[in-house]
Amino acid sequence: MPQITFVTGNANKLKEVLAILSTSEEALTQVGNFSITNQAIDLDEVQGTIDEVTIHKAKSAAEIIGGPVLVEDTCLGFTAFNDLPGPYIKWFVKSLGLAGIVDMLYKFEDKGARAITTIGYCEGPGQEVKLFQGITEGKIVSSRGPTNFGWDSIFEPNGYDQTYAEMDKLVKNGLSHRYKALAKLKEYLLSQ
Ligand SMILES: O=c1nc[nH]c2c1ncn2[C@H]1C[C@H](O)[C@@H](COP(=O)(O)OP(=O)(O)OP(=O)(O)O)O1
Ligand SMILES: [Mg+2]
Repeated sequence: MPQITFVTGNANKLKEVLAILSTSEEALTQVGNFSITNQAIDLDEVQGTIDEVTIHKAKSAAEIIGGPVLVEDTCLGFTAFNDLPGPYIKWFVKSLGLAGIVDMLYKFEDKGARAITTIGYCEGPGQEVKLFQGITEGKIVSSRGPTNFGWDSIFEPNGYDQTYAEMDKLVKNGLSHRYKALAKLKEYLLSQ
């Protein structure tokens, strides 16, 4: 059975990906003819568009692993900021904290935000990268719920009165940006 390595340095991401793909949290899962395992490597991230960042991550991962890989890059962008910080949200969370990010939007009436996961699949070194993207729209609110996963506690998806952090994991994993991107990946892998 062909093996694909999902490369990420983020344990929470891995947990969600495995839960969404397999409905169990085992360290190994199977989609169609493929078995998916994991390696925790922090890949270099370039500046650029969402697609460029993901393509670069996938290509570097394929070089390091020497075989088929999956990577994902997750963005959070604000409507009032023309979709920035986008791929740079990680550095904003690190430097400003969640309260700092909420404050950035203080003078804007529009608190709209989009969470975007872009998955990159690369079959090996030098191969093209296929992209699968999922988007969930919502708004930025003052932090509510556990703060152990990124910006989960300040993002409230449209149509819900809970933040991602307050939701039952099954609920988040049934509507999230990551879920939508993985649904597209799954469809592709099942067709192979
Ligand atoms: O569902 C999510 N809910 C809340 N926060 C999230 C989510 N998914 C990613 N995040 C955070 C982690 C990081 O601060 C940034 C994405 O950056 P991103 O480069 O994609 O993730 P990362 O560097 O942690 O792991 P990786 O090794 O896969 O690149 O947003
Ligand atoms: Mg990263």
